[in-house]
Amino acid sequence: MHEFIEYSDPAQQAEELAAVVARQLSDTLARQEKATLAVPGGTTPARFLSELSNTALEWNRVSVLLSDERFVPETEPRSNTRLLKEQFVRNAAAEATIVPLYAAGATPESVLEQFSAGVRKVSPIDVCVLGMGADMHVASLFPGGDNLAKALDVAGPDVLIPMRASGAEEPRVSLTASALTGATHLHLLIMGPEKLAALRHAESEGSAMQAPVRIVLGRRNLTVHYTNGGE
Ligand SMILES: O=C1O[C@H](COP(=O)(O)O)[C@@H](O)[C@H](O)[C@H]1O
Repeated sequence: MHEFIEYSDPAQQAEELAAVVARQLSDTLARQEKATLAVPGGTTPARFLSELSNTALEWNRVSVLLSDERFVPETEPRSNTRLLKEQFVRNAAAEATIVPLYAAGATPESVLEQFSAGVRKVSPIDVCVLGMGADMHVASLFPGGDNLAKALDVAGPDVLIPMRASGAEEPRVSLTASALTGATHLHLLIMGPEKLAALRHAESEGSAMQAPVRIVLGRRNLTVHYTNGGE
């Protein structure tokens, strides 16, 4: 069964998750030349990413990729790449290498092969932090997504997949279940009672087609990091 940790507030959640992730990356770098970190987009991880960016580590040996990207220009507030650049690839972490999941003017399909090759080069992921929507999506694996069945194949050959879904405002690319669940360390970062209720629901019933977060639930290498919110 996965571990569940509740924090008193978002500041404590961000600090403690950043410390764990940094320690896991540092342990990885003690064993191998390079390490790969995957992080979520959306609204929840900003504080954690900012905290992690201030942590001392040999970031020039770390590749960082998003769990998924929304196909909007980097100038848009919804761009996950923008979040990554603004909150993480700066301070101590300025030397981390971003694995791109977005190109201006492209479609998910037109860059899929090129970006998949980039993801494969840094696979398997050493530390993977995921967010979750209240609809129980992780990365851009949305209930009802057009490529969901293929994306959920944990033994499948694909690492990246285009995704369109009514719950997603724009076309996406997402790491697949096989890429995500191949990570050595998994973390799920959630905030607020609505997401806790969604997590409890996903834990208790349904399939991964209905609740894609189930691809990671129950795994012994998963830790859920929860705070109710507030300061
Ligand atoms: O669309 C997305 O949603 C999830 C959750 O985002 P949040 O804003 O509710 O924190 C996120 O994990 C994913 O990376 C993002 O693209």
